[in-house]
Amino acid sequence: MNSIEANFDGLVGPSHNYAGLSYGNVASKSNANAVSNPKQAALQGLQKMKALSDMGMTQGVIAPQERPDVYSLRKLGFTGSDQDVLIKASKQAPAIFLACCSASSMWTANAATVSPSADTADSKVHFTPANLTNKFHRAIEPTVTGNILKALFSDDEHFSHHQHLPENDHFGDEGAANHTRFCHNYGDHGVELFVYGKHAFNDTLPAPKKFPARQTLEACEAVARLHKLQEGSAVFAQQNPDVIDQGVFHNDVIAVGNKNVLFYHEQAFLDTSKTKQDIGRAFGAEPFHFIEVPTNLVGLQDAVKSYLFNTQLINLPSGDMVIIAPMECQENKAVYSYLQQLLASNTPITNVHYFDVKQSMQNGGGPACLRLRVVLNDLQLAAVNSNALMNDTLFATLNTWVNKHYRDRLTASDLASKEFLDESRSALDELTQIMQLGSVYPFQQI
Ligand SMILES: NCCC[C@H](NC(=O)CCC(=O)O)C(=O)O
Repeated sequence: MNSIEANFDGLVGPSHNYAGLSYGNVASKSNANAVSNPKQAALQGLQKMKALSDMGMTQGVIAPQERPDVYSLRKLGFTGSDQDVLIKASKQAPAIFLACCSASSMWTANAATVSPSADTADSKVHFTPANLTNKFHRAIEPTVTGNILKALFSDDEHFSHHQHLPENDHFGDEGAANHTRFCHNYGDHGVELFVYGKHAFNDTLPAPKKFPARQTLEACEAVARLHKLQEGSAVFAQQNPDVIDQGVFHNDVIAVGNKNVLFYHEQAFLDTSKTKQDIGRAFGAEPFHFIEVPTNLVGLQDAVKSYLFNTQLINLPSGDMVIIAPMECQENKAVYSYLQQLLASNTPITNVHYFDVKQSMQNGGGPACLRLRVVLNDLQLAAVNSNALMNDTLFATLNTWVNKHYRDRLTASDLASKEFLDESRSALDELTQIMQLGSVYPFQQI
């Protein structure tokens, strides 16, 4: 049976804004309080999805979450009507209020960890929503993420959904941003690489000193157990703590893998040779390509600014392996010349396509952050909610929907208004009909 790797991108929500919420994420902090353009952000995301679909890729859409999140604010003691809650919170606790308004669920690489059925003991595709405990604005995502994933992958003959890990820093889990899979063909048994920032239960081991490690080894191991990964097929590697301290808040800011390729920066891992050995041993005899980018060609700051590694490494139906990169990689001299050199050298990567996802980039989210990879065989693909799969019609419908509901300018003060809340809810209500999701949002369940 044929298997493909689908990309499910997060549709940017109507509240997309720059609130500087992510300590350790340089772009988020440096764009704090900038005026955002949610309409442009959503349209940029849709363009990328459509382009991949036009390349013959299976492309899915994951709906955004309901924001402002009045329910979280109520849990924190703000009372009255929804309007009262928003006004009180924005005045009395503006930082908490903003955290409850983020459109951060757009970065679906952090929505969940997904293991294809070829890797799991029960031959089901396993999903564990990420608990995202390290940042409050993200820690309020996993329950609705789980609802949305169940609405897209509902058939329990094929799909197994787990509860997110315990909501505690010891089990900090950021999902697929710290997970990549290697295989020969997508339907073959693969090797899953889990990358962590620290050991939660042993504080004598190396850990970053300045910025937080958002993922723990113990969380990775728990996900591997839940997903019933077969013996020897999970590899665990520690991220270099020094690069976390320089703004590499997820492994997908410094490494990306696909099939038999790992494309990574020289400084990505704490112990590179062990990581390579472990992957090589688990992968077996077939050739594996470690494409290491040396610091003398691309410095760490250039890698973080351009998001060279937050690229999607995909196999087109023709079999060609190509990079989907943000425009920032074309604009950065060192990175662009490295990419030209890469294309001229003898690796499986044959081309680079550049996309404008600047609205997301300004919050530290590149092309790879915007997508969740899901390997599916023909039967599993047939069981996916087809209203979430990109095609000409869905593209046109979602463009019309964005143009109808989204603002092209949003500041923090707009977020507290009742008009904005009503606007967002009516947009999402219409979206659940377009995508036939049922009542996934709390405002639809009351
Ligand atoms: N995978 C990319 C995630 C980017 C995300 N940025 C943010 O949440 C910034 C939001 C703001 O600052 O408004 C994060 O750091 O988790």
